[in-house]
Amino acid sequence: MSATIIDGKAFAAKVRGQVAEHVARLKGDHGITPGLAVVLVGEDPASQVYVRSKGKMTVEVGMNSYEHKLSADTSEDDLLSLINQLNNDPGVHGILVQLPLPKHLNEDLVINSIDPAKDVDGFHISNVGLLGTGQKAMVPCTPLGCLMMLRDHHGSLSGMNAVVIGRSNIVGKPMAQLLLGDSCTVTIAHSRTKDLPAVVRGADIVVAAVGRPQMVPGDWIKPGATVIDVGINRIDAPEKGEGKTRLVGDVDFDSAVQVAGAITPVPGGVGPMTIACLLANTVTACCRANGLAEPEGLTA
Ligand SMILES: NC(=O)C1=CN([C@@H]2O[C@H](COP(=O)(O)OP(=O)(O)OC[C@H]3O[C@@H](n4cnc5c(N)ncnc54)[C@H](OP(=O)(O)O)[C@@H]3O)[C@@H](O)[C@H]2O)C=CC1
Ligand SMILES: Nc1nc(=O)c2c([nH]1)NC[C@@H]1CN(c3ccc(C(=O)N[C@@H](CCC(=O)O)C(=O)O)cc3)C=[N+]21
Repeated sequence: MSATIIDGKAFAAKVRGQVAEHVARLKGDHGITPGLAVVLVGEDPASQVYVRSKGKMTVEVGMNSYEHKLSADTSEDDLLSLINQLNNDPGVHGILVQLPLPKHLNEDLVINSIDPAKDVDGFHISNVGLLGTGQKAMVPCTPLGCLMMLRDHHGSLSGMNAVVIGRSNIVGKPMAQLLLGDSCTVTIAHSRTKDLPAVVRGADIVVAAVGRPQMVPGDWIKPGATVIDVGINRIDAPEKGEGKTRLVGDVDFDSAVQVAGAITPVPGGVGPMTIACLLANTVTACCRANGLAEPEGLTA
């Protein structure tokens, strides 16, 4: 038996279509165009590619895209002053500061200087607190995208055993909060977890967000379980030619697909959903800022 492949790319296209409809309505009925500002500090090539594709999709759904590229040696004061300017700009409804930041910048300080209402990443302490207490928040894009795919596949997640591997503030912890919010029994595993294979074998839902290429093999997966692979790892691919690389997840897809009930591929799984949710969060932020009804089905 081979697992159902959850097509994140197709799902993301559907979500972007819904976002585009809302944007059209905001423009037509209210004369408002949502705007997303993305701030990139430094010249990391992978980040540049990612920021460019976000900008392109932002424009495709009809929103305004503002890209701010700062040099790697930008001072904290200069970055904070840009964020302050974006906080006060009525045409900017969402602000994303690409992470990680260069070492000399205090990430917590920078993120917490973003207006929580414009924090479309959901990383500000106010949004983290709102999510943790079950209140209306901006929800981090990657976990939100994972939740949407899980709800779509299962309907209700109530009572399911979920194991999240990874406890980062941007993926693991908010993912666990969302699963708990949907009444899963949630285990958060990390590098100190004892007997990780046994922990994973108990899971009806496995979310892998570790950053280790193909770490989770099929024989850790309970037959029929749903596997969400968040990992984005670039590895050498000599089979494609000398010096070539390819993207793989944190799950060993070839063995896991034999055992799982459903699985997300890499690429084409969680990644495209992350960007779609970023656009969805920007529309949500725009609606809230203007006291308008929020898009349905695009929030947690
Ligand atoms: N698809 C997408 O849109 C996105 C993908 N990603 C990808 O997701 C992955 C995780 O990202 P992120 O959360 O930022 O990563 P972090 O490096 O911040 O966190 C990794 C987590 O994995 C845990 N871990 C590391 N090694 C092991 C191990 N051997 N066994 C069990 N747990 C382990 C760490 O544990 P400990 O805390 O104990 O150190 C940590 O909690 C990366 O591949 C990243 O590229 C990230 C964001 C978005
Ligand atoms: N403030 C902030 N917010 C983020 O959400 C954030 C960030 N910083 N820093 C980096 C990580 C990583 N991330 C990805 C999003 C989409 C894909 C994606 O679309 N991936 C495609 C493949 C793209 C390719 O081919 O390279 C896929 O999986 O199919 C990947 C990675 C968001 N992140």
